[in-house]
Parts: sequence; structure tokens; C-alpha cells
Amino acid sequence: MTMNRGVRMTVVPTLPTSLPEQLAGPSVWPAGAVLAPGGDVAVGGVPLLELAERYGTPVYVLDEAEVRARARAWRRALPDADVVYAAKAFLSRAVVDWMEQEGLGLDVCSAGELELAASRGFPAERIVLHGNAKSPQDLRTALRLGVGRIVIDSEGEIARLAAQVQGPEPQQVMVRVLPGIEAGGHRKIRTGGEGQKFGLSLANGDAEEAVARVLGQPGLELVGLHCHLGSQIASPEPYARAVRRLVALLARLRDRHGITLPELDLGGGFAVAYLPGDPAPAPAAYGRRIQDELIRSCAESDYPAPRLTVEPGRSIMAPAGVALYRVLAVKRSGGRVFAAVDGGMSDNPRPALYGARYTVRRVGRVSAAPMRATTVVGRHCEAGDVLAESVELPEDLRPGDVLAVPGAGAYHVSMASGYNMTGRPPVVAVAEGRSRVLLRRETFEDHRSRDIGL
Ligand SMILES: Cc1ncc(COP(=O)(O)O)c(C=O)c1O
Ligand SMILES: N[C@@H](CCCC[NH3+])C(=O)O
Repeated sequence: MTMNRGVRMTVVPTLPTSLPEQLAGPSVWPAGAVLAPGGDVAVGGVPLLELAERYGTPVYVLDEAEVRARARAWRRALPDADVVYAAKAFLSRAVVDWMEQEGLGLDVCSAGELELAASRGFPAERIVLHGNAKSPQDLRTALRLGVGRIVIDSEGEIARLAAQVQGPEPQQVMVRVLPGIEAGGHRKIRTGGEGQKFGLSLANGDAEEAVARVLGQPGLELVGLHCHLGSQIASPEPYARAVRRLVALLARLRDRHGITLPELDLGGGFAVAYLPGDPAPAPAAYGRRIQDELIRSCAESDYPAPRLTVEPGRSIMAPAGVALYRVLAVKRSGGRVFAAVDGGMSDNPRPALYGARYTVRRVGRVSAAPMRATTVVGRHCEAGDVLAESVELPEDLRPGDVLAVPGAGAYHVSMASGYNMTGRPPVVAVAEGRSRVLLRRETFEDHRSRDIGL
């Protein structure tokens, strides 16, 4: 693994005690994080304080080795399956390259994500296009680039897509089934239960109807079924349930239409730990349970086991990211202590959206001060702009201190907004003692140049 154009920084030797043992539990920090001299933490061999000073704050640090290791763990967990990284978690051109090199596919849900992948020459046949409301541009771009799979999410999309297919080769598609399974870490990130906007309902027959319609379109080739249950699903059991329901549906489709569909895509949603002790099964644990259930369900229905696809996003990216902020103000009110930092809900909307919890650590300064419950808030004009409610931080925390938030690799930068024109933070990749900018900081000039002044 080499880092082109990377900046060589202080080399931190791996210390005998790795960070996870001393700190917050095994999976909150990247596996290679170590304690560095002076109370600092090093990720990818680079001290975090040095990164904060060099690139300014807030800044997102991404550990390339951790991303690659997690991508490989998924491939090992399901060696006969396609592992497709869900780009919505975080995408940049370097990430496209990493996924390509690690043999993964890409799950994209817009023409924008598609174009970014294409700009790196990512093999189009390994791309899956999703979307409950795909725009004409999404479909046009997907067909032009020749993506491997388009996942049909509504009845109207079938004829709309088929009408655009040109040339003798049909477009390979899957039908997204709404399986009626409730799973996921928060009600706003559950997508598999009845009454959701995603997919075609299994319960009311829409899924079967959609399959019949796709089969009637010569421009489309149905290769399988898809479902995605939700996100932060901390047990393999909902996936096993989904396998049972979808294999039963595959068997019914065989009996009704005489077809044997060769693929089954179970989506993503595999949980990570944000707090020490959060349940986060290893890819191998999900993989084993899914594989066992597939064999059992297929045997029951006398159905040849379809090729599996999984679409992990957070599971690959979240634990590889650390957000760094600088404290701007410390104050008390109503018996609470607040530390206000130079970022907030514009770079991490997850606490405001889902009540998400995080671990926070001061880096680069040690003291004997006792710890106390401190609420880390952002700089935005909202009472709900809280990054971490009631975390333990030293009593002598003061403006200028740097705070590190692990677990920040997924759904922070990709969901960042331009609120208050504070500028979205840069993303810096670290590996082998070097750092390089993947995304630069958004500047006032970026905002101004969009404003055409009429
Ligand atoms: C269709 C689909 N696949 C995969 C994912 C990735 O989910 P996660 O990042 O939780 O693995 C999502 C987002 O939840 C999704 O909507
Ligand atoms: N954005 C959500 C997950 C949604 C996944 C996309 N379907 C989160 O941060 O937890």
C-alpha cells in the first residue's frame, strides 16, 4: 500500500500497548491506533495533533489500512459472494481506487456517485444502481456507462427504464423487495418493514407483480431479488429471516414462471461500535449465519443456491474515520458543562437526526485533572447542535484543546451540509506515517461562486 504525494510526518512506532486495550474498547478506534507521546493518539502512524495543526480543524482523518482491512474481511467472510461497497457512506476518488483494488463492487444511488466512479475507470459491470426515485439523469447515466445491475424500486420504473435501453444487450436488473422485516439501530434508518418508501411489498403482492412485468420487457433481464433491511443492524438474525422470505419468493417465482433467478442481494446495514461495548458482530459472524440459512432455505425449497451480494457501507468506512475538532469555548449552564468546538451538525448530523452517541478523547495534552461529564456541542445556531452528550473529559479542558471523535468515517462527510457557511471539512488519508488530502476544505469562495448575484 503506497501513498502517492503523501506528506511524511512524525513516525510513531507501534507502542507495546495498543490504543484499544488502554482506551475505549476493541472496535471504537481503528485497529492500528496507538498511544503516542504527550497524550496523543496516532492513526496510520501519524499523530492526530500533528494532523490538526497541519490541516486545521475540523478535519476528518481516514485510515487507509483500516478501510482496506475491513473490505478484505468482508470478502473473506463470504468468499463466494459479491461484496459491493455502499458509496453513500463516504466516497472520494481514492476510495473508488481502494475498492477497485480490493476486488469490491460499488453501490451507488445517483448519477453523481456514478460519474465519480467512472472518472476513475471503475469497472462498470461491478456497479449496482439503487434509488427509490431514480431521476431520468440517473438512469441515462447508468445505461450510458453500462452498469452491471439496476435495482428496480417501483412499478413505473420498469417501463421507463426498458424504453431507454438501446442496442441488442438487455440491461440486467434486480427487483427490490420490501420483505416486511423490522431491523436497524433507529427508526429513521429502518427500511425493511411494511409501510416504508423503499422497494416493492412482498405482503401485498407488488413484488411478484413487478417481477412479472420485468419478465415481459425484452430490454430487461431479471437476474435476481434484492432487499435492504436498514442500517446499524447488530445481529445476523434479521438477515437470516430475509434469506428465508426471499428464497421462498424465488421458489414461488420458479413455480409461477418457470424461471430460476441466479442472484440474491441482501443489502447492507451491518453494525459498528460507536461506544465501547456496542454490539458489532464481525463480518465472519454475519457471513456464517447468512450462508447457513441460504443452504437450509434452498434445500427446503429444492432451489439451487443463488449467488449472494452484500452491500456494507458503514461497516467498512465508519471505524476507519476520526474527526478532529478544536475547542472554542467551555461554559456551564443548568448544572451542565459544555465544550463548544469548531464543527458541529454541519459535518456530523447523526446525533441530531438519530440521537447517535460517540466516544470523545482529548488528544495532544495530558494532565492529572479528574474527568467530568461534558457535553460537546457545535458552533451552529441550533440547540440540537450537539456532537456528544455527556462524555467524560478532563476538568481542565480549555479553548485550543483538540478533541478526537472515532467512528467518524461513514455518514458524516457524505451527509455534511453548508449550514451557516462554515465550510465542509477536509478529509485526509493516513497510511504508513504519511498523510494526504482526499477532499480539500470547502471555502467561502466555493459558496460565493455558486451565488450568481441576481
Ligand atoms: C440499498 C442500500 N444498500 C446498502 C446500504 C448501506 O448501509 P450501511 O452503511 O448501513 O451498511 C444502504 C444504506 O442503508 C442502502 O440503502
Ligand atoms: N445515514 C444513516 C444511515 C442511512 C444509510 C443509507 N441507507 C446513518 O448515518 O446512520
